[in-house]
Amino acid sequence: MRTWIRNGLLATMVEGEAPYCGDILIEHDRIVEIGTSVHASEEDKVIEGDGFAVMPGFINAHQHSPMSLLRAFSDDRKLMDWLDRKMLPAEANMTPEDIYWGSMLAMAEMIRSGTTCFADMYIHMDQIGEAVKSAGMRASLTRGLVFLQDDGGKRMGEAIDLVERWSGAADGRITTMIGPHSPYTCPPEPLKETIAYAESRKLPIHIHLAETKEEVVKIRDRYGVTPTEYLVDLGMFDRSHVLLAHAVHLTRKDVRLLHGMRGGVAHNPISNLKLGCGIAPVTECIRQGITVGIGTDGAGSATTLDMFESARAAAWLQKLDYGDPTMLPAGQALRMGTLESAKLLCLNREVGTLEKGKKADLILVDLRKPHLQPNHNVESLLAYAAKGSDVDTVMVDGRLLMQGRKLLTIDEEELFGQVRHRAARIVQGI
Ligand SMILES: N[C@@H](CCSC[C@H]1O[C@@H](n2cnc3c(=O)[nH]cnc32)[C@H](O)[C@@H]1O)C(=O)O
Ligand SMILES: [Zn+2]
Repeated sequence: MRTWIRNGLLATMVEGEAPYCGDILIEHDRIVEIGTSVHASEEDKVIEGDGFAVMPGFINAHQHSPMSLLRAFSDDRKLMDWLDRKMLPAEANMTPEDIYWGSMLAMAEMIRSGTTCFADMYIHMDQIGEAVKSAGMRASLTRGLVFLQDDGGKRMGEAIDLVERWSGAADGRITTMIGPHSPYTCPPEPLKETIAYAESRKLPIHIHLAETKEEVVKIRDRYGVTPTEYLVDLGMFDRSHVLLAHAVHLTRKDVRLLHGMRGGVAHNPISNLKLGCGIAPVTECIRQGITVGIGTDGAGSATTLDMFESARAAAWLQKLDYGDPTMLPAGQALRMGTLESAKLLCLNREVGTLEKGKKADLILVDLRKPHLQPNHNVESLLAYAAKGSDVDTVMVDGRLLMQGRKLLTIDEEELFGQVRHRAARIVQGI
């Protein structure tokens, strides 16, 4: 059976295409027709689009989904203090089942706020894979690798295991990357090994980079170079596609060094704002031809996974940084949260825009709200006024995950019960 989205205001995110009123026809998992005169029939299942903006689902380019269990547990602290004293001890208390429910909590929030796909870096990845399967989202999964203890081999084994067992799983909705955590948690030798493995399997790399000034000082003290130079010198960018999370503290030379890289930067404006990290040089990166997508980071730091807020914050920060309201306009902010993020996840041939032949990963945003009226410019409304709670319908791979704000794949009552007792146990004594 086909699904016919009728009379929606289509914000396709295709470069240069203005939003227009039209229809989308979906067969199985793909968009088979889109435009002003699709060949729909009476048997098609109709989704009424009148009054709704239809856009590709947001793609959250950097996440630690189970950290939703640590939401609001430790705020208003310095990053290293937060990580070492609060997050890592709490993570050590998490069982595989906790990871499953924490990830499910993140997915309930993501679906409710219009995100259809995310890049995740964490531990106990089998449980995250199972949660993704069950919730119906699309995800790129990475086992985060910290090489500060002497069990690096075991961790690397888990990372390889994830790649071998989960690449292409859940009807192709799951892809994988290799995830050395950061320059400051990965010494040269194990980092070289991860690069060599990524090259041999043609896998993308997902890594944190230059998130804080402290990181820059630490890496300079240890190796005499910037965090970016450290990765460049080890050959990380020679052959691999690399997803760089944060990239806040880059020198001009660093940005030039990244010119021509495969992959790009996942900008996490809310996490950077809240942790006081700084303003990432997004405009300079884009001028150097570097792809910049948007992520939230985990809810443990960002507190919220609403990509509308993150896209808006990305635009605001560039305007503020340059003292110029023409910087990072509305349409570009939305494209960064969809198509550009898709490029970072190596998924832009399949998702990121509404186009014939692409996967049907899309959302309907209800415009019949005071804060979304009148409609002079729908991209402006979506970027500057819409909230995750305005999302009415979410489809991934042609399957409805939410309709009329009712989640169709997640039982929230059960979820909240699981989350409550697990969250309390994890943080006990920390
Ligand atoms: N700690 C894991 C490996 C890393 S998974 C991803 C890690 O990123 C950490 N993380 C979350 N947010 C941030 C951030 O903003 N910067 C750096 N690390 C973060 C998070 O606490 C988690 O430990 C192990 O023992 O094997
Ligand atoms: Zn992170």
